Amino acid sequence: MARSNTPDDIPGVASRRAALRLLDAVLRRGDPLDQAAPPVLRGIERGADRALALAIAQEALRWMADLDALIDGATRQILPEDAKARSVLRIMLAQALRLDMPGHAVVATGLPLLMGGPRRLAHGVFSAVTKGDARLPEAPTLPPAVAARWQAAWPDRVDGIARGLAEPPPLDLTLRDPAETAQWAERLGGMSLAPGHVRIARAGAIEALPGFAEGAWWVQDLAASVPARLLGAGEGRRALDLCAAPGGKTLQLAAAGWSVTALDKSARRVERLEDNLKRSQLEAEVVVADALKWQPEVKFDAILLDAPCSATGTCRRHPDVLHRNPGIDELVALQKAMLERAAGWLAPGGRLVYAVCSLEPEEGEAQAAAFTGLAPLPIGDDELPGGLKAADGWFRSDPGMLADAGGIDGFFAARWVKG
Ligand SMILES: C[S@@+](CC[C@H](N)C(=O)[O-])C[C@H]1O[C@@H](n2cnc3c(N)ncnc32)[C@H](O)[C@@H]1O
Repeated sequence: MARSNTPDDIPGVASRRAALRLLDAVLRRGDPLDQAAPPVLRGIERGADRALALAIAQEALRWMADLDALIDGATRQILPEDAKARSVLRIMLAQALRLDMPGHAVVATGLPLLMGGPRRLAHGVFSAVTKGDARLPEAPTLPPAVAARWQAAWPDRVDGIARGLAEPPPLDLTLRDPAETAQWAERLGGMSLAPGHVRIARAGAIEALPGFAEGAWWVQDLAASVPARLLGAGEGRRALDLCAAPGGKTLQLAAAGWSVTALDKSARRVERLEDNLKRSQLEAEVVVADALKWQPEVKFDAILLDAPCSATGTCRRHPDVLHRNPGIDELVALQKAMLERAAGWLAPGGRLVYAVCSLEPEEGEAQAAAFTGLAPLPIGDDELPGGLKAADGWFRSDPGMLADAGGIDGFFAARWVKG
């Protein structure tokens, strides 16, 4: 019996439908894109099609306010915020204006998503926008809630942060052996902003790059590599990596000679940590436990608390964070409780680094300022990569920094010592 054709039989429609479902998962259900992607992309056979679906969703989320303004400028009656036609137009325009896809291909793969719906309207809006001289601005317009928060927190930085958000970032790698920085930079065709760091242009399959299989490096934004750097060489002493999975900082600490206990509550994420340890041939004691209940049997010479946070500092790579309610108050309470517990687990002279990949001062500067349980150990400019400067003895980066070198994620770190 002949099978009737469905829109997904048209080449390219399945990846656009996946992009639409990803957008929906973020905007309606509030899911992180990373979490939504595996089930949505599972049915798509080719890696290139999966990557395309993800790239479309990311660009639609990165530029959503500006895409919406173009859509609204081309419709007589404003489409409701949650109309399917608006979402389809967002992904169509993201392809045309951000991913340089030819208009006919965008139309052929986009309109079938509106089977039985306002296809004529969508076609008309798409044509009006792309055939006119409509352009996206130099920097994405931030969603109103984010713009209000960052305008209040960083009045002098917010424009630079938005400009830093315009493009997906390059790929940063942390090397297992910092002594090999120059060799790996040359071999991978990259540049380095610090010992043990190599930055390369966005690559296709990471697994295919030289050095991946033998664990010579792991993917880690330059900013995310700073907290472990602030603890220095371990020389066999004990370090606790609290909230460790998937393990970028555990690997750094183990590679720097610390005897590491890596703890995380999520068994699923800990599996990834274990895979990463295996691949990089590094060792750590791995514990699956809740940091708010667990009690160590020994004290530690160093503790790195990379606390759960809004992750708004990673908005270049994860533009979905701009569209989710970060729930900052609950996160601040959790971080505070973890910080206070961790402080009690330090040996005399031991150091604690608190870090968050957040652009929200409540999770960073205000959290650190309110913590009085240990003596501050200010961070110096000479400890920071890329010529970044410490701020009041703390590390603060944002996506507007190091613009000429490809930018950096937003991060905060503070350090204390037990007397
Ligand atoms: C920012 S991520 C950690 C990233 C990690 N340090 C790295 O460099 O790869 C925060 C982690 O905190 C973990 N987490 C959240 N609540 C926790 C809790 N109560 N106890 C332990 N881990 C927790 C999450 O599972 C998540 O893996």
